Amino acid sequence: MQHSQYGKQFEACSLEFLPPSTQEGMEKFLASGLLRGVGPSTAKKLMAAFGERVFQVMEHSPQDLQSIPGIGPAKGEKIAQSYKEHQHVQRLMVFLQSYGIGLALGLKLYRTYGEEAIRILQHQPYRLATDVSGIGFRTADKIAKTLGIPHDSPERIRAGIAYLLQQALDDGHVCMPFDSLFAKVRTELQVPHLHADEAFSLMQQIKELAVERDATGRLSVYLRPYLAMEEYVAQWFFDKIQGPGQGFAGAECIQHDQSVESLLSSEQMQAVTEAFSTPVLILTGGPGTGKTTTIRAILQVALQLGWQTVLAAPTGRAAKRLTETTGAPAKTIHRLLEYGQVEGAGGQFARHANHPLDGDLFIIDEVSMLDLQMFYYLLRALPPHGRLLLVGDQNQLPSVGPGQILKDLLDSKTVPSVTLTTVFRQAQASLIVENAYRVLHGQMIRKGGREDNCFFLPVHDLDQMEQLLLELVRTRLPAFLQLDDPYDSYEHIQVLAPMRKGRFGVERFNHLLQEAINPFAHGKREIRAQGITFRIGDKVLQTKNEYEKDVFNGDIGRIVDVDAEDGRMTVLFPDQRTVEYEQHEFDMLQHAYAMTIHKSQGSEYPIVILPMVMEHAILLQRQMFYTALTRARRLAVIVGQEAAVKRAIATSKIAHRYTNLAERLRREC
Ligand SMILES: Nc1ncnc2c1ncn2[C@@H]1O[C@H](COP(=O)(O)OP(=O)(O)OP(=O)(O)O)[C@@H](O)[C@H]1O
Repeated sequence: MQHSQYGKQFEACSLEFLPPSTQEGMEKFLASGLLRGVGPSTAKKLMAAFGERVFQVMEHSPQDLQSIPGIGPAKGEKIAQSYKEHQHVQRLMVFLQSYGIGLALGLKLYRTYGEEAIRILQHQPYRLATDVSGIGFRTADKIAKTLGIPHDSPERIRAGIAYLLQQALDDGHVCMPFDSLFAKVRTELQVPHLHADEAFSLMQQIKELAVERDATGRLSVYLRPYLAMEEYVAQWFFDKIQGPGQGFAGAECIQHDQSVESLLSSEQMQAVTEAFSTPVLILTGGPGTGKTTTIRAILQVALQLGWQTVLAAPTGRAAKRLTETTGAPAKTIHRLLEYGQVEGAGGQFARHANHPLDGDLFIIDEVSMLDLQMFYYLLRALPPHGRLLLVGDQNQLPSVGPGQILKDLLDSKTVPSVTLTTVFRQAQASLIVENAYRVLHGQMIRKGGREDNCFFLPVHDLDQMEQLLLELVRTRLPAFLQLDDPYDSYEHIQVLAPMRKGRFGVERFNHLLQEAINPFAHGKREIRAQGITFRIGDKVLQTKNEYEKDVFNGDIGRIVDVDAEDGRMTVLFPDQRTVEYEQHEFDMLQHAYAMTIHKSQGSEYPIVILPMVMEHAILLQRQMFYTALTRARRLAVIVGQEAAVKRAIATSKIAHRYTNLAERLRREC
């Protein structure tokens, strides 16, 4: 077209990436790390051997790559495969660029749909929202809009409802009341004219959803598996509680065991007795109330009775701690249920109703962290005669996943429980424990002094605060621990922050602390991915359950090897296992010098540093503060604005979670 002012203009009707055509450009491309198995030195060798033909060789005669020393059949195949993938992904990226989808998500799309990706995007854009983690309904919606799918099409609203429910699950809800969900459909999906009965009928058409009406006529909407799990859990308790009594097994044994009896308070004795007389028992109590001591006594009695006991906890760190404190082996629930050990069906639990666990008494610790799904899998795997003892602190933050199992079981008042209330002398002398209870009761913490295991360092100036925090990690606390090298302190010191973002958030701290503790050095290999530099020696956190690698959300390790050329790193975990990660798996790792309080649940650290600033206002909350404080074993250091500490203590509201478990238990038991 001819523009009046600027002359001839073009309109682009298609866009294609062309591979670089000069030798220099080709080598640069090859050396960039985009292709797996090729780094700068292999790039040089490839160019020297094939010159401008290098791309043709990769595409049409990959076997020729093997003529280069160091490239065997496997590596040659990997390079050729990676080149092919790269070409597909590039075509896909051209298509995706107008939707604001970057390379990482583009790669995920490619991994999910392969060469079908563009076709699916064009014809069933809403599939993306459910199939590809990281691409939500919003992005799928943007694509659908440009394809001309109407705003109020049933297809769109159905995908939107599933998305809203998924969001609710991510926020910890098991279901949504129909009215709240309907309101969200109208506002968040922007279909204000939709009627309730239309929405209701759309929900019933979605096979993934279940709509349930309770006795009072209230409607709840579930993603179907969650309703089934909630029903299963309620039925399990009904069968246990209403089922034939299993008798009182160990009365004489307990009463005649002086070593047990003389050690325990009457509350603890009651817990021990009930653990052997009821098929299921909840044992709760705050820090220092003797939960672990009670578990030890129960184990001792069980041993005398010849009962087989099985101990487990929701996370690896919690299981490790349970082993340390009781002296009895404990596993994660995943390991206990033998995740992924089913022939030909990776990702399944090998233990379930048809192949239950062996054992007489199952003791599960840190139950506050159990979500509905995990609890369901656990109950399903217990043998019919198995007794269950659930131990936890109801004031800890609830599980990351949906549900609030411990709270619901207690609220239902249908499950036998013992609450330990006495804080024992040794624990009373601890300011960590005292301050934890102060927080719980809404009282200001005591600042603490030299002799105490908890102190609060108030600061007014945030620049000064940053310096102080770095100084604590770099010099003051390593000196306290009598460590020569602050690098070693990383195992002992854990910074916990309420939020990821912001000046005093986890991400920035991780950056600062990496520079302070494990800075760049010549010869120390590193690799950059998703804006993070991973360096040999870094402390890293696994952020999701990865059964195939046998590593789980919350596991902490240390990077022991980095291969930038091949896009790999190796992490050593505390049980001396090394795990390899490829470039596309790096997103499941983060630095762990600092982590969120949520992620720290169920773990303990010798020293905890807790930055508290008003910037975190929305998360300054009693339960959060309490959870963070009780993670410290030897020392808790709170650094920050007094107003922020006061605000956290004053804010007791606990986010409500939609679940019908308590109600269901009341109805059924
Ligand atoms: N009956 C008791 N008499 C005297 N001391 C006790 C008694 N029970 C527990 N203790 C002591 O109280 C302290 C805390 O006990 P324990 O570790 O069992 O509590 P806990 O509830 O598991 O604590 P936390 O949740 O903080 O780990 C320990 O030093 C323990 O020896």
